[in-house]
Amino acid sequence: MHLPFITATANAALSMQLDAAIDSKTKPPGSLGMLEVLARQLGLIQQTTSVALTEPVILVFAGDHGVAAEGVSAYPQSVTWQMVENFLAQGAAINVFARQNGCALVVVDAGVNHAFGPRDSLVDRKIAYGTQNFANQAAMTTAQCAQALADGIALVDELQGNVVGFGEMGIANTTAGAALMHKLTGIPVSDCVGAGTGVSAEGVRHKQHVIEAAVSHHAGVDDPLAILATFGGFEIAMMAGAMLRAAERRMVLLIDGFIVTSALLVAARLQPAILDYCVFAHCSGEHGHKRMLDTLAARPLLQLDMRLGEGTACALALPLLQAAAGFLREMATFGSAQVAEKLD
Ligand SMILES: Cc1cc2ncn([C@H]3O[C@H](COP(=O)(O)O)[C@@H](O)[C@H]3O)c2cc1C
Ligand SMILES: O=C(O)c1cccnc1
Repeated sequence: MHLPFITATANAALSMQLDAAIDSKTKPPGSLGMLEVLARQLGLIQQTTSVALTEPVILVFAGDHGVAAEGVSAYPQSVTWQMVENFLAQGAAINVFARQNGCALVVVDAGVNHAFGPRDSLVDRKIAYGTQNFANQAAMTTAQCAQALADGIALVDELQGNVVGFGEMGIANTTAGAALMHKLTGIPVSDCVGAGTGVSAEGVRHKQHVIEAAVSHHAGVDDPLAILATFGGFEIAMMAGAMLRAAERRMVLLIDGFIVTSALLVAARLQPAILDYCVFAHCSGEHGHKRMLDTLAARPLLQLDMRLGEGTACALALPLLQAAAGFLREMATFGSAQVAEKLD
């Protein structure tokens, strides 16, 4: 299978030009903090000192998980398709936040265990009616996993803009995400699992045991794509494909919470330079997310104790990204505004 190839954004000459442009603005050097870091990153991604963000979109990938049968979520599997209907009816948190921030939303059925009637607004990329239960067998076949990656790539090929956020919906997908995290980072399962939709402390221990047993059952699965097929989900694999293609197209990638970051772990293992293109929207309240971000040396923009997914943090972080691009493009310089510079 042909996967995207991603080039690192490092460029010493442009880096110096960006620093000079940022420092020429009417503010003490460094005073816009993280926005300055973002502006520099945007410049390197777009290979210019005059960055412009166009047509931001959030892709929400939905899929069901066979491992839900192990009782690892606080909600029934039917909530996945019911929430997809809610997205289409504009009633979910992601709809509100995306609307509020002028961000388009695309909902993709990557493999929900439900037959949706024909809907103009739902993108049908259903691989199957949910994955297999990874407690007993691989979640996906190699062919299904490759198809999901390819569909994610194809979806991003159709986008017009240069900013793409990633969101997901799939009951039990914090269990898949925790398994991926453990396999790809080596961090103990107990530090990867969390409450997800709100399981009890005993429920979290049960999740841990389900994952530990599955990891022994699938001993020897160590290649990143095999790990994805064995423990991942259709929405996670499709997201990983979409992320790889978005970075190859030099788009800005907005990364949401625990599950989206677990898809990025896979993508980054395949193409480490993808990280140059990622803006981490937040640190989720899900237990393992902070450590997951640490393994990527990621600095999240927001910390609001949110733990929802759907791409909600991407929608909330978008205005910060726009502020970074906006100050670099629009702020006056000490010269143009005739403001006196720092004393020696
Ligand atoms: C009503 C509702 C809306 C959601 N929106 C996102 N999730 C989030 O919760 C799920 C993962 O948690 P777990 O692994 O515990 O099942 C995913 O669908 C995720 O997107 C939701 C969950 C629920 C119940
Ligand atoms: O961090 C997330 O994305 C998350 C956490 C819990 C449940 N759903 C999503």
